[in-house]
Amino acid sequence: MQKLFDEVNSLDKRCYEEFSLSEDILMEHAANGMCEYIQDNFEDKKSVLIVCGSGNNGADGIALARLLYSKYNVSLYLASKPKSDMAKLQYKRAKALGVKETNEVFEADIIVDSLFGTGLNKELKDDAIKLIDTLNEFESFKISCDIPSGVNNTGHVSTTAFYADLTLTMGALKTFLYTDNAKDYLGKVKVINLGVQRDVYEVNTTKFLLQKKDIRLPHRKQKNSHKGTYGHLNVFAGCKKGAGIIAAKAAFGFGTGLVSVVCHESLDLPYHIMQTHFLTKNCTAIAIGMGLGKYETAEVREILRNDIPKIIDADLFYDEIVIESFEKDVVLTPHPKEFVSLLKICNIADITIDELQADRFFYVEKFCKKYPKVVLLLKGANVIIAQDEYIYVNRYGSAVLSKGGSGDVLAGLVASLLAQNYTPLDAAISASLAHTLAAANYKKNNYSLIPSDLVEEVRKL
Ligand SMILES: NC(=O)C1=CN([C@@H]2O[C@H](COP(=O)(O)OP(=O)(O)OC[C@H]3O[C@@H](n4cnc5c(N)ncnc54)[C@H](OP(=O)(O)O)[C@@H]3O)[C@@H](O)[C@H]2O)[C@@H](O)CC1
Ligand SMILES: Nc1ncnc2c1ncn2[C@@H]1O[C@H](COP(=O)(O)OP(=O)(O)O)[C@@H](O)[C@H]1O
Ligand SMILES: [K+]
Repeated sequence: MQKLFDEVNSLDKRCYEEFSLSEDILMEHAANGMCEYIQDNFEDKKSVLIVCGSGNNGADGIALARLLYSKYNVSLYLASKPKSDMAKLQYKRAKALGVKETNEVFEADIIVDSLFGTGLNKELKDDAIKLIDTLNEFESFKISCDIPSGVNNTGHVSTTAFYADLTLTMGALKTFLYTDNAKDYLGKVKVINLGVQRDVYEVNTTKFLLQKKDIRLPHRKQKNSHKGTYGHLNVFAGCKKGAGIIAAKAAFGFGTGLVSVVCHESLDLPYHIMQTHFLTKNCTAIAIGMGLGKYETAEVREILRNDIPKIIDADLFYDEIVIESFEKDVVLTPHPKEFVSLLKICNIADITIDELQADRFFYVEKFCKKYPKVVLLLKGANVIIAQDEYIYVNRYGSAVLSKGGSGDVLAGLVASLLAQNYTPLDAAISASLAHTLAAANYKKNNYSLIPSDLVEEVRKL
C-alpha cells in the first residue's frame, strides 16, 4: 500500500519547520526530479517545451528550464506573468542564464505542463482551456508537473485537462489523483522526493493506494480439511436470476467450499452449484440484492437482521430496509447510481451522479462517518473501499470491465472470501484486487470479456 494525502501543503510546511528546509530547496528538488527523469529517458538536444502558469507550479517548470538548459533544446512558454515570489525568482534565474522564451506553443519532443498544480482554485478561463486543448492535440511525450492541469483538488475535471503520459507528482501521492474523472489524464505516476526521502516527508494517514502485492488469495494451508472448512455461501436470486448465478459461479471458483443459490423458483444451475429454497443451516456468508424482485420485504428484513456476514448489492440500494444490516458484518458494493440512492435513503445527501463523481471521496467519508461499521465498496474506474475513517483505492480496473455482469462477479468474489472467514474489509480489498487483476490478465482485447472469462482469469491468479 502507498500512502495518500488530501493535501500536501502541511507536509511542505513540516519540512520548513521541522527540518529547516526552505521553499527554494523543495522546489529545486521538484525541478531536479523532473530533470533527472528527462535525462534518464531522452537523448540530449531533444526539444522540450515547458508551459508555465503564474504560481509555484509554473515556478517548478521555470526551474526545470534552467536545469535542462544547454543539454536540451528548451523553450519556455509563459501562459501568464510569474506572480508568486518563487515564480519571479525562478524567472530571474532562468533569464540570467539566457533560457529561450517562445510566444507560441508547438509540438516539441517533450511537453511539460506546469500551468496549474494544487493551487487551481477556480474554473479554467477560455484562454487556458484553448491552450490545454491545443497541447492535447500534439503527439509529444507529455509530462504533467505535480498534477495534470485542469484536475482540481477534489479530482474533478469540469471543462478540460492536460492528457499526460506521465505525472511527476511532488512529495507524495494525492488522494484526488485517484478519482474516476482524473483517471484518463494522469498517465503513469511517479513521486519525486522533495529534499528528504518520501517516507520522511510522509506522515500518518488513513488513506492508501492499493498495490498488487496487497492481495491475499485464499490459499489453503490446512491439510486435514473438507468442503465445509471453506464455508457455505448462500446467494439469493430473485427475478433476474442470472446475476445471482454469475456471483455463485465466481464464488465457487474463488475457493468457497459449498455454494447454494437461494430461490423460490426452480433453477437450472451448473452441477457444482446447489439450489435451496431457504437459507441453509450451515451458511457462513450471504450475497443478496442482485436482481432481487420476488422476495417479500419481511423475508428480506429477517435475512438482513441475522448475524451472518453478508455482501449487499444492486436492487437493495433502492430500498431503505438495507439500513437494517448496517450494524452487522456487511460489505456494500454500489455503483455510483446506486450510491446516490443510498445517500438519499440514509438522509446523507440528495445529489446527482455527476455531483457524486465530482467529489467521490467526500461522499464516501460522509457515509462512513454515519455508518462506521459498514465496509463500503464504491465501484467505478477507480474503486474506493472504505470503513470508518480508513480508505483504500484500487486503481487497477480498466474499461474491459465496463460490461453487464462484471459487478455480479465482484459480488461473488467478496461473498466467497466472506464465506471463507475473511473480515469484511479484507474480503472487499482482496476481492476487488482479484477482480481487477484478473481483468488485466485477459489479453484478447479490451472489449470482448464476458463474466465467465473473468471468472476463468480469477481462477488462474
Ligand atoms: N509549496 C512548496 O513548497 C512547493 C510547491 N510546489 C509546487 O507548487 C505548486 C502549487 O503552487 P501554488 O500554490 O502557487 O499554485 P499553482 O498550482 O501554481 O496555481 C496557483 C496560480 O494559478 C492561478 N490560478 C488558479 N486557478 C486558476 C484558473 N482557473 N485560471 C487562471 N489562473 C488560475 C492562481 O491565481 P490567483 O488565484 O492568485 O489569481 C495562482 O497564480 C504545486 O502544485 C507544486 O507544483 C513544488 O515546487 C514543491 C514545493
Ligand atoms: N472503466 C472502468 N474501469 C475500471 N473498472 C470498471 C470500469 N467500468 C466498470 N468497471 C468495474 O466493473 C464493475 C461493474 O459493476 P456493475 O456496474 O455493478 O455491473 P453489473 O451490475 O452489470 O454486474 C465494477 O466493479 C466497476 O468498478
Ligand atoms: K500541472
